[in-house]
Amino acid sequence: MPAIVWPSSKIKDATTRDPSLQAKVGPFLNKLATASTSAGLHVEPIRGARDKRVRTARVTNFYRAVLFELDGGGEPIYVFHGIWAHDEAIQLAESVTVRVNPSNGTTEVTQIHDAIEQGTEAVEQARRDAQARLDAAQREAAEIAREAARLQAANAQARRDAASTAASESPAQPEAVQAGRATGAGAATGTGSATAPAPDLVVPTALPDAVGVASRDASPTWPQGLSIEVLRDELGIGVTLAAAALAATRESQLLDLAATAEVPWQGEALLSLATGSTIDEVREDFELRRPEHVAAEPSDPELIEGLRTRAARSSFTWIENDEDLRRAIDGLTFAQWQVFLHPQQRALVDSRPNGAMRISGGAGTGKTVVAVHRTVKLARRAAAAGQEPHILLTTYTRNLADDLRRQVAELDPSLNFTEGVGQPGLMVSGLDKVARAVLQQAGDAIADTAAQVLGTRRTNVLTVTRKNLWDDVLTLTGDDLPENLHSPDFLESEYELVVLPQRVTTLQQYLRIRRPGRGVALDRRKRAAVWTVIEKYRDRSAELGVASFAELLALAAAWLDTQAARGVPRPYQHVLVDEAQDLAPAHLQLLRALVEPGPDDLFLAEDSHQRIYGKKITLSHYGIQVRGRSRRLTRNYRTTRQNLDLAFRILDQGTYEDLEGQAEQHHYVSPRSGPEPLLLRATDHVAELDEAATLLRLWLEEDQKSGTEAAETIAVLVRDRYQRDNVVTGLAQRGVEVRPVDREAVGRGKPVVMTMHRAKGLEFRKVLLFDVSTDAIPRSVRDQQYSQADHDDALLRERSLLYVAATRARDQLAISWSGQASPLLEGVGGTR
Ligand SMILES: Nc1ncnc2c1ncn2[C@@H]1O[C@H](COP(=O)(O)OP(=O)(O)OP(=O)(O)O)[C@@H](O)[C@H]1O
Repeated sequence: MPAIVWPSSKIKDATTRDPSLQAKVGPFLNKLATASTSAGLHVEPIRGARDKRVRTARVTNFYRAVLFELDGGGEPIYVFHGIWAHDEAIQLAESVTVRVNPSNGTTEVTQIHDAIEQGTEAVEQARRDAQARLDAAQREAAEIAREAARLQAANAQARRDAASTAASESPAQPEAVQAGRATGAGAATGTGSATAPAPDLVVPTALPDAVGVASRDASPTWPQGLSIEVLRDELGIGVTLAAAALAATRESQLLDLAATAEVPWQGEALLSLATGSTIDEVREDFELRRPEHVAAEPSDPELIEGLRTRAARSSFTWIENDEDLRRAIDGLTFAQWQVFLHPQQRALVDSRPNGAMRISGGAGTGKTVVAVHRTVKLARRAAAAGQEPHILLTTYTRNLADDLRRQVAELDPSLNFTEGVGQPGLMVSGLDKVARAVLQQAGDAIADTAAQVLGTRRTNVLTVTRKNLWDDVLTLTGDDLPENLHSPDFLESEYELVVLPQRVTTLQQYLRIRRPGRGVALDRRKRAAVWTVIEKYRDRSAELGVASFAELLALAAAWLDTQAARGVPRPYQHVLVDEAQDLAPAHLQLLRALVEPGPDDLFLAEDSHQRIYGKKITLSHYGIQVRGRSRRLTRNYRTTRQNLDLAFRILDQGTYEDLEGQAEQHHYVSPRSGPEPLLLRATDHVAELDEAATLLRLWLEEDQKSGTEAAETIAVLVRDRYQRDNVVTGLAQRGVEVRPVDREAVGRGKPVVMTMHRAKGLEFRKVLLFDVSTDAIPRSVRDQQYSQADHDDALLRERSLLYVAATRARDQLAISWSGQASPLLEGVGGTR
């Protein structure tokens, strides 16, 4: 079939103005791919056009598509540009060109005028016009948002009409809900999506005590020495766009500019520079060549090659077979992320590191998307080489693992999933389950390993220790411990961070070992006292025939290491991990032991701002070396810039380190704009529930009016299960039906209530953080006896938890509390 190169942003063509046209795009695409020479399509050149490759083709009697025809060596390749009314299409076809950007070898569709005018005079003119260009971008972004809202409303009306027709013709059917992520979130936001404020910016009058949080709008920060000429010559960014970007005094101006850039990758490249990437990094991520390597008069094969660079592939997707075609047609309505990866993301999917690799990035920057795509890529690469892949994709919790499996299956339904450790295929599973499976395979042979790791030959290691065993042994043997160490949390941390990973089994060893990053110095006497409790803990575990999760992991890792020393291959060629910041040392040791060292062995995605379970750890302490193989994602795809700003204010007060022990920054951006976050202060718990009920009712009504009825995309998040049940009952008493969510999947048809921990990795359109009061969060910090270092770390985890919760909202975020607001909201303002 002829290949079709499909653009990521067709937002400005006639399909946005005439919703009925959307339905015609699929059939048109189908015809073009299967029967482009058929007379019905009328693929015709334009007489007198400056670009001889331009064509128009019939979509309906009234509309024509503008496209380019390249010679793909026998079959044509069509570069689709958009659909316009007949006369407009002809006019446009005369003024656009598909060309190889002479500065970087990437193929782009642009105005002929812009392609030519890049010299000194044009730079001067661009400088003079910069402010006007910024204003135009702001207007355009606002218009795009309005058009998107109009389109959404028209679609909703069409759905309602169709439903009422169907209802009058047949017995009632439940209305289908479009599924996005686990939450059934709304349509995915493609690159270059609409960005301007949504129409519902005002604080609802039904909530008289609510206040909006105005977001900060700092000026963009650029790499040193950046100029229009540097952007043009080094990266091939058009001078008009470059001049306007450098003239932007506020980040929001730059975001509007990027989102409305005529050549989408150029806007994204500017955002990368404004969030800390260097020129060289942008060149590498976007796969831009040096001008001396670009042909002066590019031929069709060179144009085609330029359409395969990462920059071009963030602006276009290739439709080359029936499966691509089916996906592209579906992708016209949702799940566009599956095809339009950001160049930074694609670079990470494609990269072939010679060892372990780490990616970091704030909430919603697409780390999971990259992990999922990379998994599929590795599996396909093995298949192409005629090998059975041995791949593990894993994460901290079972819920998240289930979500990962669903995403991989969506991306490539043909993959061979397996449930058995080390079997050919792809295993997607939580690490605890993997450890258990390894130990089951080991059987009684685990006894020697148990002696090495736990100091006793044991085989009864598969039953998990109950929670308060540390409390029990402390009561029995903890009398010699000083007060600041007399805490289950301290002992558990010491055991899991120091003793288990270093496989310490005697007091002599414990007296000698280093305890990096523990924050409390222990002299010999204190170490001996600590060791007494640890020994007691181990004895008691052996008597009871139990092992903790950390012990299960440590045993599985040690077993695999022993096997490898005997020449048994390790179970996997590739292991990929999402949410790696939550892992404990024993997890890391197991990861290292599961995979054969070599190229592409370990891939870790993490965000240290979202560490809500584990302790602060450094990869290199546990045998994982990533130096020189770490990258950061800086473009947020989930939430609005207003929500992001509020989430940053929660983080601002803490200091974070990444898994390499380096200071972590939270500089990343969202080009999407939306309503201001709402703060709802209530006098007491009853009043807070009243406000929550009013807010949920408002949100449900709003959704009903706009046709985005998917009540499960509204969430109330709380600090603990007790509060969750309390909110469910309280809202039901006020006539608002909601669904509590624990371990099970989210379910449909009602707003959901869950703990902030459970919401990790999920996303919702509208989120209320309920009871963010001083009594509720930070919580565990008060319940425990901590050393200072552990206390500070626990507080940081509570801050991270609130950040995780706030970054679950795609569109609208609200925060409520009664009494005094949580001190973690201090940076937000408006809470007193
Ligand atoms: N290139 C892209 N184009 C459009 N949408 C994208 C893109 N990459 C990611 N997304 C969307 O952004 C949202 C967040 O992505 P993802 O869950 O991968 O981020 P994350 O960094 O793992 O977030 P978190 O750390 O909060 O779990 C998802 O809805 C995803 O589909």
